[in-house]
Amino acid sequence: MSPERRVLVHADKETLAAAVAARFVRKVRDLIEEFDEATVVLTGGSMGIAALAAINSSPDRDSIDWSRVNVWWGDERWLPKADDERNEKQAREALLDHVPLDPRRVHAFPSSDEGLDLDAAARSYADELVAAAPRNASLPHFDITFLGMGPDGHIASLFPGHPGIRVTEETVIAVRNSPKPPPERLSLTLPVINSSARVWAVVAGSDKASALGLTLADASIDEVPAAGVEGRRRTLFFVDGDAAAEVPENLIDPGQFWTGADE
Ligand SMILES: O=C1O[C@H](COP(=O)(O)O)[C@@H](O)[C@H](O)[C@H]1O
Repeated sequence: MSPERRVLVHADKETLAAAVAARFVRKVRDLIEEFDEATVVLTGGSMGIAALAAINSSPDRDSIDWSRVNVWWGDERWLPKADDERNEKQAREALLDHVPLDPRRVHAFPSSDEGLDLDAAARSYADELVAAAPRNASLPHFDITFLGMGPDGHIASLFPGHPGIRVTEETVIAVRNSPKPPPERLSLTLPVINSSARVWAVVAGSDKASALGLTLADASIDEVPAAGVEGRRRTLFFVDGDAAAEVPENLIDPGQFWTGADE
């Protein structure tokens, strides 16, 4: 495992979500203080949304200047805008609707009722990424990218055995035949995820233990897409005790409250 990857184990889902929230608030505050803005990429899924809900209920939530936060998504389910299963809708309900974001800084994926087909929607989000990139760059600078991980090791909408995990020439792909409903999705590709300064994977539950063990043993990304995740500065796996069951002892960070020079 790369030395830049760390596994931080928390007792249960609630303490895990609260720990992620506390670290997020601190880091985003610091980023805004230093750079006048912070850019985060959100995930859907059980713990991704639980982490957002924990940020929303954090006593320090309002210490962030939310008007300086840029929001993107790592993947989206191809559904109408108001569908309860859309990652965007869940994120809005858990956090985004409760904080004073600048709507111009919130970059949701297109939805299936906006008149685009799936491929055009992928191209549209790719164009949006380019438009937001600083001069001489092809992507925005992402400070923190959240990921969940499915029991099969999928991250964003990059699934085991699907060609999407190997795509390097595109920034956004249309996903068809997803093994997890809905079958059609949109996803950032692995190089885009890994362009993030920090990747924070939030993983809980015994059904994730095997995939997490394989991820940290550097399994093939075709079998376990999460094994390919590597933020430019740091990759943190925030996990609960159940998900950590197959993580070798020596990979577990002894200081779960670790604060590195750059978290
Ligand atoms: O469908 C999705 O699944 C993954 C993992 O979800 P989980 O419920 O097993 O934690 C999630 O990261 C992704 O954003 C989402 O679209």
